[in-house]
Amino acid sequence: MIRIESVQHHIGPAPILSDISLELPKGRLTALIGPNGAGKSTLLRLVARLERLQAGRIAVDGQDIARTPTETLARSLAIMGQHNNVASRLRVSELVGFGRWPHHRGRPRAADHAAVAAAIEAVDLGPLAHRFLDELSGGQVQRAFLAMTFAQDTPWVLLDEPLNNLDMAHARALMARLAGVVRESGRSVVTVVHEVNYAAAWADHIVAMKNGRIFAQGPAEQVLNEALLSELYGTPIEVSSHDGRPLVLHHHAHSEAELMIRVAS
Ligand SMILES: Nc1ncnc2c1ncn2[C@@H]1O[C@H](COP(=O)(O)OP(=O)(O)OP(=O)(O)O)[C@@H](O)[C@H]1O
Repeated sequence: MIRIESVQHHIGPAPILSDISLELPKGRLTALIGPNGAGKSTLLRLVARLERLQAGRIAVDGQDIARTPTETLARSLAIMGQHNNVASRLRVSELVGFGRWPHHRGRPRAADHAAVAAAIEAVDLGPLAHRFLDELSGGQVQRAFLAMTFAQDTPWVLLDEPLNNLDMAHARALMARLAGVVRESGRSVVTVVHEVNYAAAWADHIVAMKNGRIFAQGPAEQVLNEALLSELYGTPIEVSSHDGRPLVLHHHAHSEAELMIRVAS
């Protein structure tokens, strides 16, 4: 389990996260949802120690991250953030190879090469493994970063908007793969998802954030209801069901003026 206790975060005087206490369940696919600016990325970055913890405590499987050596943390947790600056003169296979670093520390063995090849194959980039990143499309770059994260082969995988740029087939394949990894290997995945139906179809557990606070948490069928989602996003949302899972509908025609009033309120 990842245990987050009384975490607060400020940037200058601005409160970004206020008094977050939360348990992320082990062996589950957790979707982190909520409107833009809610603090989802900041929370993931604090857990992965990419941001300095200002107040509170975070423990990953009982290890306080403030006292865990980097190489130990890198073997228990991998994060894929939002990569705005891509080192473009890097080949796909080299990028994915970085994921193995915590395992071999500069001396890759056959098992590391095999793990890299398998991770590249799993995101459907086999034929592009030798391409430079700046010779790929946005979705292909995203898949290369996903492969690097998977190659790290950690019990915890944190993903910040992994569906960015992915077409419908690759998005669906990724969610199915995440659910499969959780089910078959007992690994734990925490992923930020904007398109709520991907969470509705595949996530076991939902954490909803708004204004730097936890707004709701629980099983998908409990959290993804009309009243809660409409309030979370400040826009009218209907929830139906499909295959026994919630199906979120927001395509009903409303005027632009009406929608903007609700977002602002
Ligand atoms: N460097 C920064 N300086 C000032 N404010 C920042 C900075 N980085 C983030 N913020 C603010 O922190 C808040 C939380 O941002 P964060 O990226 O964690 O939200 P998010 O829920 O991941 O949003 P999104 O869905 O848009 O990615 C936002 O209001 C954002 O404007």
